[in-house]
Amino acid sequence: MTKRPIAIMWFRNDLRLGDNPALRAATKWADQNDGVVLPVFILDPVIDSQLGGATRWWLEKSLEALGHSIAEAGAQSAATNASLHLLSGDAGDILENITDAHDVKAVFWNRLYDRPSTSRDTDIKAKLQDRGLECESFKANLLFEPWEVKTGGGTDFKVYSPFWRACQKLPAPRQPFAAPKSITLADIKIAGEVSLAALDLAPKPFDWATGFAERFTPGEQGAKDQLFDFIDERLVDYADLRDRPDHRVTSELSPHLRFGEISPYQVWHSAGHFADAHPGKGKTASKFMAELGWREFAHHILFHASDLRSIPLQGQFSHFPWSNDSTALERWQKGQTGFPIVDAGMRELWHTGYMHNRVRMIVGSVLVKHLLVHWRDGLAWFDDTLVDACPANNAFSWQWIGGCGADAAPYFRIFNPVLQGEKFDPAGEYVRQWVPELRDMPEQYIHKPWEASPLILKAAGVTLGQNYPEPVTGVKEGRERALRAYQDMKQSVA
Ligand SMILES: Cc1cc2nc3c(=O)[nH]c(=O)nc-3n(C[C@H](O)[C@H](O)[C@H](O)COP(=O)(O)OP(=O)(O)OC[C@H]3O[C@@H](n4cnc5c(N)ncnc54)[C@H](O)[C@@H]3O)c2cc1C
Repeated sequence: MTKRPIAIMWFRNDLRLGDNPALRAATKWADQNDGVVLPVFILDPVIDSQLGGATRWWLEKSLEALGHSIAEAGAQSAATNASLHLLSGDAGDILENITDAHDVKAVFWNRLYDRPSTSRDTDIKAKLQDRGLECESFKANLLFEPWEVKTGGGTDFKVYSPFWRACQKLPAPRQPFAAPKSITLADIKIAGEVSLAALDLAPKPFDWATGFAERFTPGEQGAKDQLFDFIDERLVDYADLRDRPDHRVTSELSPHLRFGEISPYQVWHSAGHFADAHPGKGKTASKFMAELGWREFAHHILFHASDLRSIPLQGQFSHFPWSNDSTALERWQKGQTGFPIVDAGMRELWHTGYMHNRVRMIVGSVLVKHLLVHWRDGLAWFDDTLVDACPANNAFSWQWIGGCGADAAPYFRIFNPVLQGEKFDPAGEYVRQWVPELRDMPEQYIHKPWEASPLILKAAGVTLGQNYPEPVTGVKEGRERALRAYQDMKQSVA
């Protein structure tokens, strides 16, 4: 058993060895104190409450990959229990129990920014420090901390563009740290530690996530491969084609960033190197970096508005006359709205755990505007089905779509799902991929099959109302209903 003093590395949404400041501090502490590192992951109620079906699937794979990487990095320690230690329960109790039972002298972690996590961490830090432990947290998951970015008047930003300009005036994000070459691991068994299977993260009652695995490889190596592939192959076209779901141009790094398998610093500097190496291509790199800026903005907003998931930032929307149309919600969830671009997006989501950003905007708009379903219902569905479902980005984006958030799309600006489809999927290739019933529809009608003549529908093998639904609402009718509801809300709060 280990007799050397122990530094705990508490992994949470930072499931990586590279550019991990807390892990770096733990290994440094161990080197300086002739000590060892104890890497732990605790599935506590806070983390558990932030997981949906798709993110549970991702987390299991990611923990498996991290366990392998840790075992590899610790191979020189020749410790029997040299891997990631998995636990489940109250994080504070578990960390205290470990410190009671073993010679723990220090605990390190990387900071999170949602209120349940910050409250938990503050509480735990105080308790561990009372016991005389060294306890330190690090900035790792955001480029700028929420308290670093302020308006000239010292207030928090509510609008993205000035927020991002202010970020860019701050000292540039630091260079990423290399992964430790080796880690001297503690050779102990922790009371209550469990196997990965016992965390019960795998899909149930059957493996419904095979399509996820075809698209993504969770884990640090998968994240790096995805990043390099994006930088080498796709970043060059990002600014021009990022809105096109029929072109696979965006990075698809969102689930990797969600679980911290790669850090925003690694992504930021890779894009910066690309810009340096490709004079004249700075615009596309800046556009991509600005999207990382939206991620920062969403996290900052959540830090300042802890009830972002449930309370509209613009208070008047508490009086919005949402409908309780469960049939419309179900048709939307199943990709059966009769709007091809919406159905394609919802089916892509169901099969792969991912949906293109432009399509997220279209499906979101149709739900909260044409169908008048509450944005919280959309948020809940995305929370369960997206592999990148994230407390900050998801809540922020749904409030944005709902017209009630920070720097939101005004509610009265209503996407027309037909025109959006024709603009961003002009040949209908994205629709054909995910809605095979419409595969043979001519381009002219692929986004509005209900306008095709019976002859054209027959030739394409489509019978509306039978093998593909009639639209759940008229495009114009839904738009007018939404505008009336908006006016009703304005009047009720006037
Ligand atoms: C209704 C709705 C719900 C969303 N829910 C989530 C969510 O739960 N998790 C999530 O990560 N993103 C969410 N987004 C934002 C965005 O759609 C995804 O981040 C993006 O599609 C991920 O694909 P990508 O990695 O290829 O993005 P890229 O275009 O390659 O962008 C790079 C990274 O920047 C960040 N980013 C990009 N766009 C946004 C944005 N609009 N807001 C915040 N961060 C952004 C992501 O971390 C992304 O990985 C949502 C958007 C909408 C409209």
